[in-house]
Amino acid sequence: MKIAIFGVGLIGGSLALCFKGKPDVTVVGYSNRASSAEKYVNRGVVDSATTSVREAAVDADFIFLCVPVGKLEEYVDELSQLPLKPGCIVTDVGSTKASVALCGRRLESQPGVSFIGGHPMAGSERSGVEAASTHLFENAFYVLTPDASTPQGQLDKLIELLALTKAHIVSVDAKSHDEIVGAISHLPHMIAVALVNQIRGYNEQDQLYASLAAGGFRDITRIASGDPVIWRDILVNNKSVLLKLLKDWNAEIATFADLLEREDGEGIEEAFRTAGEFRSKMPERRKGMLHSIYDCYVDVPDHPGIIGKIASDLGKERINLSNIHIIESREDVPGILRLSFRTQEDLDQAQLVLADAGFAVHQ
Ligand SMILES: NC(=O)c1ccc[n+]([C@@H]2O[C@H](COP(=O)([O-])OP(=O)(O)OC[C@H]3O[C@@H](n4cnc5c(N)ncnc54)[C@H](O)[C@@H]3O)[C@@H](O)[C@H]2O)c1
Ligand SMILES: O=C(O)C(=O)C[C@]1(C(=O)O)C=C[C@@H](O)C=C1
Repeated sequence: MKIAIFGVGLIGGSLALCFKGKPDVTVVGYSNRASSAEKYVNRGVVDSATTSVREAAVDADFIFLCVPVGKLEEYVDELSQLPLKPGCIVTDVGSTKASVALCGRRLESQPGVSFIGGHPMAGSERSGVEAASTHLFENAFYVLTPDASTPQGQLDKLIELLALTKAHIVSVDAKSHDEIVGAISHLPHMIAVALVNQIRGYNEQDQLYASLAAGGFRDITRIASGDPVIWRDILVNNKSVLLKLLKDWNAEIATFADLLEREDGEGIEEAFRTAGEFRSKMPERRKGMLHSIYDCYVDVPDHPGIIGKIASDLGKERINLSNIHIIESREDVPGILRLSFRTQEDLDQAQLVLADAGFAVHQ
């Protein structure tokens, strides 16, 4: 089976890593730049790479378009000029789905060829093949946007392949996808960028702004570091949905200003209460590259070697730790470590081992 990946960056590279090395699978990367194609191979992310669309595509069983949203149509058009392999499934990973669902239909004039839009709901603010990870999609949702004309057999084939990502596959219609993802992903990115730029302006007058910015600012603004070209394309593509969402956002913020203006303490409390309740009921962020659903928290005294001790206590019991994150570490103040595991069994065992070693462990 040949899988061609167009654009081997964060998402394309992570998919390639999920597929490469599986029995009878060959993964070919395509780049429009020879130096990038060479890099994909040197990093061992793909089996081979080419700068020829034709060479990558004509005998492929699956083609994943993992380029910026603004380039999708161009590649769909180029592929529609080629004789693709009958039965070939072309899919994409773009963060918007309505426009590509429309242009993808152009591919279906070829016998047996299907276009099925896709969007893994996992990622990060990092970009490029250097940021790719085999585990990026684990337990994340992976949205597919088949429509009435999509042959069930072709959809099943794609779902079977995507099982290698360990993501949960869901089907959603393209228009609803853009509305929902606009609200839970694109709007937050705009807000984060606007907030950082607001503070950047103040900081030009007084650099204490950046110095004092702590966890709260970092948590709400991590995504402001997303790739500018990737996000330019997403926002422009989903313009009509986003303009409506920004209107609602302005109304939401105006309500806050009004509460403050009237010193309506009860109203402010209520706003935090309802937000906190809703947030705590949201499904725990599925495990991706940065977060695990199998997490526990350990209070740690601030003295040298403590992280090493935790890692070696777990290592001795052959418990696989997938991530350690220091949540708080200040001089003379106990810190908190978040430990992530890949399985519930590892988490359960780790909690026992660490409790036996005298650590305060909680979930
Ligand atoms: N970043 C995320 O969190 C995330 C999550 C899900 C989906 N997506 C979507 O995935 C796609 C890729 O995003 P990414 O985050 O992997 O970005 P990225 O920058 O890491 O990867 C994009 C890749 O496409 C290549 N590329 C750019 N222009 C090209 C062109 N004209 N021809 C061929 N290759 C080209 C780049 O060299 C790079 O390898 C986008 O459509 C994005 O909307 C992103
Ligand atoms: O976690 C992040 O940094 C992301 O930006 C991932 C994220 C998101 O907003 O959740 C971003 C874009 C996608 O298309 C899907 C997921």
